[in-house]
Amino acid sequence: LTEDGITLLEIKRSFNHTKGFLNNWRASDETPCGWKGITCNHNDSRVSIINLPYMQLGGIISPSIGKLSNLQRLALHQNSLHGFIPPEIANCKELRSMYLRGNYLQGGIPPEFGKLSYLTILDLSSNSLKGTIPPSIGYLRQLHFLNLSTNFFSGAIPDVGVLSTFRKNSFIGNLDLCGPQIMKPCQGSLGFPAVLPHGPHAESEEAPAPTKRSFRYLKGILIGAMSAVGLAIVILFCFFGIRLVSKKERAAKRYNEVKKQAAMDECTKVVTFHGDLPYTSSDIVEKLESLDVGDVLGSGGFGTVYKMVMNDRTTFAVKRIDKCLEGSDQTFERELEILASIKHVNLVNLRGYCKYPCAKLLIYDYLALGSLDHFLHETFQGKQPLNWNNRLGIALGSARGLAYLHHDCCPRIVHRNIKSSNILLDQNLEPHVSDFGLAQLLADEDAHVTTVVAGTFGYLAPEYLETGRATEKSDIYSFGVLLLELIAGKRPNDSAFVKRGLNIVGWMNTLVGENQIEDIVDSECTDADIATLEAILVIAARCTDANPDDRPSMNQVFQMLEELTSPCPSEYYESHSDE
Ligand SMILES: Nc1ncnc2c1ncn2[C@@H]1O[C@H](COP(=O)(O)OP(=O)(O)OP(=O)(O)O)[C@@H](O)[C@H]1O
Repeated sequence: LTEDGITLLEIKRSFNHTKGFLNNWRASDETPCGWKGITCNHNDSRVSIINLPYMQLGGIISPSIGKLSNLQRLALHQNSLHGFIPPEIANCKELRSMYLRGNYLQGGIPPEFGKLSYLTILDLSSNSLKGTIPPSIGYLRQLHFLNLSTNFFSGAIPDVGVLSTFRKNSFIGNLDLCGPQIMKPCQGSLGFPAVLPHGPHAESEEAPAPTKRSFRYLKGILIGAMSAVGLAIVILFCFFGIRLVSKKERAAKRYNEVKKQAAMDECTKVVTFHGDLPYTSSDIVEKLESLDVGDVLGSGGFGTVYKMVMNDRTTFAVKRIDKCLEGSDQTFERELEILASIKHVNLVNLRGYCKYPCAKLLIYDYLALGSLDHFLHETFQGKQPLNWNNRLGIALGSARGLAYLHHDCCPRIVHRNIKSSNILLDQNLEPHVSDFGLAQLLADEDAHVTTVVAGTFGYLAPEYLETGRATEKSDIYSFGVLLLELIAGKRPNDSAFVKRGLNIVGWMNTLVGENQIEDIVDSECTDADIATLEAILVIAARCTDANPDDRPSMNQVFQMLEELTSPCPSEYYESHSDE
């Protein structure tokens, strides 16, 4: 077997499951050129393409990939890969396109990527990537497609080279990014815009020709000099201004400070998890203190949710739990911290927490389109009906988030309260599961148990209702109900079934039995196709099986939905050979 073949076998070993898709990758072959997803150069049989999207591959991308020095295309999108992107990929100097979208990759973008001077396409969207975007990406002169959307990138998008040319769509869904590309100014510590041109030095060996940049550079120096003069004037002004401030104004200032301090005292503690809230405690407290009825987004079993807009226009959702919880605050905070460490594109991100004597405020990412319950069942201005593909996308994303809670978190998390008001939608209709872990955390709150049962009645598995014990299988049942709600556009307690003494599951079974499955689909959803509908109904029926042991696992549900919603890998490649 050739060296490239041996390297591919190393890569295969790091995929901890391949679901048998790579069975024809065998050490006994002479070359890897006939292997699934592999293409070689004609002349030297070196591997030039790895094309394995939608293969349900798990595990990590092996650093050995860097040994494939002739690799031109790497397509591993829509798999279940974890771990860091190995910087060794940058040794594949011939690489033209890299698709790693839709995995669970963590860590940041290796700055070494600046060496991939032929790279034209870089798609890292929908992962769990963090950190800042390295300026070296700007020096990839050939790059004409960049998608970093729906990750957790933060900081200023470097305004250098080609990075200055990409716009909002390349970066959408990263709450903490700023920069002219997305028209969100970055604030420096003095409140001045902090996105200054970055120097090219040491960032990349392959920096582009200097002409345009030197001009940009000069401009940078000029702006810098002008800012410095401006700063000096402001400082002078402040100095004299402060001296001239009248006694009365100083008294007013003192009064404001005392008020702020009082607010701080009342909110005994502000905790920001993982540096996820780049504001001072007093800024946060000030905003929390100013929330009132006009800011209410909704309320549920745990309390009221408010919309909180910071001075830089970044928006958060604040959940106010009005309970003096028994038990130690330390345990509560430790458990909250664990919840806050769970980061996934389809889960709502918990960023911070503020403790009052008889209330706890949890600060979450704000999801602009609100809950699926609201979107499906309420009428509001500018409402667009959800089409079939939107509904399938929401089902798939929600299943992905839940599968992460059930299978990838340690310890595993049973949601306990899956329902459409706990599926929140962002601007792209991407679903984010909310409230996970909270039911567990507040379990001994009698009031909450009652409200969960009241508000969630139609979603609860029969054995959960009977025993009060939630398990992964009772979550699966609730997910099955959610699937039915999505396709039928009817709440589980819709009067249409309740009048007939049925719940949504019984109603579905009746219509399936009478061969009237078209009647299940929401009349607003005119583009549903029968084949997918039949398959979804099978999944929903399996999830809502009366016997918990016969229900599939959340990973299986996700995979079934993924097979339904993604084109078959080989067809996909033929019709989208270069996206
Ligand atoms: N992060 C968020 N972004 C935007 N809106 C939110 C967010 N969190 C909650 N909301 C809104 O607030 C409403 C109330 O949420 P909450 O989670 O308190 O109640 P619920 O989901 O209806 O019930 P339960 O407490 O039983 O889960 C939601 O339906 C949603 O419209």
